[in-house]
Amino acid sequence: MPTNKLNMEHSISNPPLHEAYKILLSKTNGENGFDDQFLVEECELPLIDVSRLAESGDEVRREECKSEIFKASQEWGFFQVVKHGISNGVFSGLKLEQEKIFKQPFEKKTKENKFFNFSAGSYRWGSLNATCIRQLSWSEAFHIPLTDMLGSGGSDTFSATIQQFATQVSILSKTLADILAEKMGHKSTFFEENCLPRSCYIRLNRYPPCPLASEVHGLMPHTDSAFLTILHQDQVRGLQMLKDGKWIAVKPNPDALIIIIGDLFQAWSNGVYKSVEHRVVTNPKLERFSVAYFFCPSDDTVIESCSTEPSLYRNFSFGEYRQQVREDVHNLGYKIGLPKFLLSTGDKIVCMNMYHEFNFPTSTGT
Ligand SMILES: C=C1C[C@]23C[C@@]1(O)CC[C@H]2[C@@]12CC[C@H](O)[C@@](C)(C(=O)O1)[C@H]2[C@@H]3C(=O)O
Ligand SMILES: O=C(O)CCC(=O)C(=O)O
Ligand SMILES: [Fe+2]
Repeated sequence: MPTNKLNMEHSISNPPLHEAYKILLSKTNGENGFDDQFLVEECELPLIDVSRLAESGDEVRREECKSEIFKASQEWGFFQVVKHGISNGVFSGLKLEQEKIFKQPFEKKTKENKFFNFSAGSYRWGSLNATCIRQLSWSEAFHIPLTDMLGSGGSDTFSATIQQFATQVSILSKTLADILAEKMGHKSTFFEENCLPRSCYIRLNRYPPCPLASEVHGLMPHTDSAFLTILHQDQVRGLQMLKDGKWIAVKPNPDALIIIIGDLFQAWSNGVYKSVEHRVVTNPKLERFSVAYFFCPSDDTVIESCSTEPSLYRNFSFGEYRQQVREDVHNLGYKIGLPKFLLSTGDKIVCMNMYHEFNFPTSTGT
């Protein structure tokens, strides 16, 4: 394809990140770079062979696998699973559809949601309420509520591919969630009743090459709101997680899916499972894709601690939680998340994430 045709396709499909961030970027003097961004240690996350869970004749191996999942969720909040039963064909089909949908003209992605059969607002780009460079995200995403896709009768290849992926990945999510509940002493039907495939979300992410890669995040540091996330990333590096106060680069493994414990599991387990901050750094030359499946309950599901210890967080519905995140992102430019729902012990609470410090009142009530 001639270069000018390629450039033209790019310019009509890419979101106008340069233009949107012009003012903030003009304030940089080159000293805001994440000095550590490319130097962070690369690390192998715990790697768990989940095919052992299907070995019904070998209780010892099943229990061994469950214990590894429990330990990784407590100590890391981030791990990889292999032999998960989802075939490579599903991921390659998804990648093709993902590339196709992002190549649509920008105007079409923002306006014609009907064409894609998604709710309005599914297409997101950048972080438009950012107030400083560190809050910028050099990326675009389709954040798709699965109510829009499942059982909608969509027979196009995009809908069929998403449905196939969602069906397979929802089985894995529920299996993992049930194990984590069982390890907390709860053999309940909570996930079966509240986290139906229709209440989950899929997020298709695209990170265009970024000319200011050492200054700007691909996706700013955040925790995921769901119970857990199943993430499939391509082979382009970029994902990093925070462990013991240090950023660690997650090495891509083509055979593995990444499991990320989310805010709801941290609240439900009363802090036993860790919802860990992660971010994506940009690449000056390469485009990167990922797909995240968020295992979520319906909006009216109330999240309360399953522990007999005093609760760290007040009870809240998932709808209320999502609303709070939306408001914070809108008003502040970033998500606060669980610290907003902390119950006070009488002392002033100071919560920190990598870039912000929050002070909370001494009593929040239930
Ligand atoms: C700008 C943002 C959108 C986001 C919250 C954030 O501050 C950074 C991460 C985004 C993310 C990613 C995971 C989930 O999809 C999400 C709902 C979340 O909790 O953090 C989204 C937020 C969003 O799209 O509103
Ligand atoms: O692209 C990635 O590797 C991570 C994406 C992510 O964190 C998200 O979609 O919440
Ligand atoms: Fe995330």
